[in-house]
Amino acid sequence: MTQHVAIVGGGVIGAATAFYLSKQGARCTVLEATGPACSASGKAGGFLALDWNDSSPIGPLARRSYALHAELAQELGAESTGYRPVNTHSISVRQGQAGPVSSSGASKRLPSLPGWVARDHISQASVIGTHENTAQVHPELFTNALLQRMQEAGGSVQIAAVTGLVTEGDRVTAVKARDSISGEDRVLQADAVVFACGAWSSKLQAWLPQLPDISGLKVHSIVVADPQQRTTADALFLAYRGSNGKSLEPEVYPRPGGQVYICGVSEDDVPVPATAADVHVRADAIAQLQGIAASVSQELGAAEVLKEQACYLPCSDDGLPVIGKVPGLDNAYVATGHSCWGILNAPATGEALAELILQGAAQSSNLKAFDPARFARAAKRR
Ligand SMILES: Cc1cc2nc3c(=O)[nH]c(=O)nc-3n(C[C@H](O)[C@H](O)[C@H](O)COP(=O)(O)OP(=O)(O)OC[C@H]3O[C@@H](n4cnc5c(N)ncnc54)[C@H](O)[C@@H]3O)c2cc1C
Repeated sequence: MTQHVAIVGGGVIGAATAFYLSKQGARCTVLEATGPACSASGKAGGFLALDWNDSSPIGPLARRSYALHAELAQELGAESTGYRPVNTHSISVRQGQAGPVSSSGASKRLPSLPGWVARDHISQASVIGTHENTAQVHPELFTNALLQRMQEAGGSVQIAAVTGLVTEGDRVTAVKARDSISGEDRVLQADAVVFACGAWSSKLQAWLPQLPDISGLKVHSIVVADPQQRTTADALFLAYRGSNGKSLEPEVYPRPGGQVYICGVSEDDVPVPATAADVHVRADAIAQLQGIAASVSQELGAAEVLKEQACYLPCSDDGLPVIGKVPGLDNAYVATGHSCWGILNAPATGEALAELILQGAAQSSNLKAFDPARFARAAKRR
């Protein structure tokens, strides 16, 4: 019999889980409170690295995911996901207004840097990734492409906030949800439930107290236009010193089709609001990001700003993702806490979780280090 799985959260983790569940034969309903890819999954950079996590327990998950991204670009179309390999540079830059970079002399200094990057305020540059081990996707396109394929396979997306569960013993039989448009309450029967609520995961503790704590770090980003498409497939990791002496680590990602994404101004201790629709964008953070753009390239500093945005990075207490069975429930699962690598790690997370739900064990990745029960075990030991 076809299993019906309810997935709570339409970010990249929920979308990838729904995609692999439907590929493995389940029928999926994604319940998303605000809109697909409305938060971190639509506002992230989309940078992917094969081996940058090798010294961490997420190393194998990242390697599997990196390979799956290349496969998905074939399956869904590189244009639908924004996938392309990139060269990646680390540069030290101080705040300042860059001059024009049209003269050939610009590229004589720091020759590894692409021609569109002004050298005026850069003191050091090195190549830290190549087409062999770094790539990018467009996170919003990628998330939506996964959801679309899941819907083509018979699944659906409902714009509704999940507000509780119906259980019989240690089994979930249904989820309670409130339609975000009409405000109507409904109950949706399900054979299994997956919670993929990103930085909102802790809010579910009101009715699912065994979920571990997940905090949210607020980060701002902008997308600027590059209509002449002067930028190239090069990602920049900056060590940036502002004129006030403060250091930041912004990232600059040109995207196919004439857009450049810039992020890296975070705000500490800002509570996660009720929904993604309530996230407030600060004008001073946006101005700071434009200043960073201007230090890298005169054109980027003056470019039309297409998007001013902020979102929350979902972080667990030990810095590792939380993927697996919800403690105390037989058919409820959680996938969250992917921190700054959620776009990279979504495919392998979704693939392994789908196996765990439908076959009883994850085959493609070892999820042991990410077991949600580890927090309860650690608390007991204290
Ligand atoms: C500025 C920035 C840059 C980043 N850059 C990169 C990068 O380059 N590479 C990379 O790999 N990662 C990157 N990340 C990390 C990545 O964006 C996240 O790890 C990932 O998007 C998390 O996805 P998610 O699906 O868990 O959460 P989210 O995208 O937050 O999605 C959770 C969804 O759940 C919904 N929801 C919450 N509660 C409910 C409920 N009760 N009912 C229904 N729906 C609900 C929310 O509305 C939301 O849409 C970046 C993050 C930030 C902030």
